[in-house]
Amino acid sequence: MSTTIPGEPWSTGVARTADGSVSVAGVDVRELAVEHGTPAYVLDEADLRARARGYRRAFETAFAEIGAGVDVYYAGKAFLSVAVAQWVHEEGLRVDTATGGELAVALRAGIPGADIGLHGNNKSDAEIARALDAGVGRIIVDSLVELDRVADAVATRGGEPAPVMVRVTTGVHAGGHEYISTAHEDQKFGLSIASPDGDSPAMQGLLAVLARPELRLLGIHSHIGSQILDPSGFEVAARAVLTLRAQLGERTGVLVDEVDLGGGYGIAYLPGEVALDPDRIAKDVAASVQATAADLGTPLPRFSIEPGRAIVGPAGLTLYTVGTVKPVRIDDGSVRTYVSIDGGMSDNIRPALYGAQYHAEVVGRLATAQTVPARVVGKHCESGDIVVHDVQLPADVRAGDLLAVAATGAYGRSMASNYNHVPRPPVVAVTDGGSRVLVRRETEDDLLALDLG
Ligand SMILES: Cc1ncc(COP(=O)(O)O)c(C=O)c1O
Ligand SMILES: N[C@@H](CCCC[NH3+])C(=O)O
Repeated sequence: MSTTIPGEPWSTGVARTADGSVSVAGVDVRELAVEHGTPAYVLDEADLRARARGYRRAFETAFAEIGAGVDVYYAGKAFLSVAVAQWVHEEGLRVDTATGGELAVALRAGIPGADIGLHGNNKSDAEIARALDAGVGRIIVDSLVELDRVADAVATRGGEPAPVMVRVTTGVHAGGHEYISTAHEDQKFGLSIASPDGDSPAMQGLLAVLARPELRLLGIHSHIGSQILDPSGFEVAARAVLTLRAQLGERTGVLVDEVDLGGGYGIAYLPGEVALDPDRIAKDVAASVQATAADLGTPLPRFSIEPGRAIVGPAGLTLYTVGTVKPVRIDDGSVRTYVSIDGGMSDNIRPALYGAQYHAEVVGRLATAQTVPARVVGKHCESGDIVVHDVQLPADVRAGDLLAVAATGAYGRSMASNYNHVPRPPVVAVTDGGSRVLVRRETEDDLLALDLG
């Protein structure tokens, strides 16, 4: 049976209104543009909550069937604000943070420390101290140096041993782009399970945690990449991690309680693309870990996963206003229509960074003109400032049109910059016919306030 479902890049609350405009959760985009300005990130709250619930239920159900517990952590790096942290927590998810800054947002949101995890491949002493102060449920250590850093911090301040997971790399290379695949060997994350001679770095890390009384070894963590559409990598990685767990058990008598299988669940960015089906994936991964544990003769641990993109990505769109339209004759003699919008690579770096593909539509009016090949570009001083490489737009697309780019909820605002001193757009939540600002638009005064002259 297929592990993917037909994808839809728009959130479920997106609909065409009777006069051809588009609304999100009952709010017309023209109203959103007037009230909040453009560019603006728009988040469909009900859609985001439904995806969070969907992942939790899918995994809880499938893992209950094999007699194992599972926790779902929302990966805040995809997009984190106080409200979003609260929404996912209300939906029964925990919150995964990757820096002191993300941890600060989760704490501001009132998420109990026990429901927060802290990642990062180079946590500072200050970040570690803050995590210990907050009593986070787990610190995922990424290197031997770092696990000593955490243990030393506990030794200095006293108190309970820190709950620690060791991040390992399984050699599985999965995901949409080399930069977002994180478990092959030649990259910075985790400790490798490969052991050409002697103990693998991963085994060394686990033994080192056990040797430090200031640390409590909670489990093993594996994250193989992002925007994964072929799920076989999850199963291969899970087998490797469970095998490592069993080896550690044989060697030390310690069978760790928890295994985290990371995030990376792929979504549709374009109409007609597929997305991973949480129900199917959960069942397949559960069946696979059950079989592996049976082969190894070990009881199942508690599992966790860390989806980010799959929760927030399709729930978000970016609303822009078209500024200029320019027909450009290209090498093959055809004409491409360059449509410049009032944002660009500062609010969505993914096309420039990964060659990511997006879909755009004219949304503020009925657009019946024949379509032409178009490229949506930003206002920055770079020819690579492209938001949508190839899209068909109505031939009469013009200045003042509202344009929406789909599926920008993940890694849009969270990777935004102030390139060319462009203030970052607001994040506006739309819920049941009303909208509210979650993160306000930056102003030039915000930017100038940092410049001390
Ligand atoms: C450790 C870890 N967990 C979770 C995620 C979330 O990934 P995604 O947004 O693809 O689900 C990432 C990012 O790839 C990550 O590095
Ligand atoms: N930022 C990446 C995903 C990597 C996330 C973290 N490991 C993206 O936009 O696709």
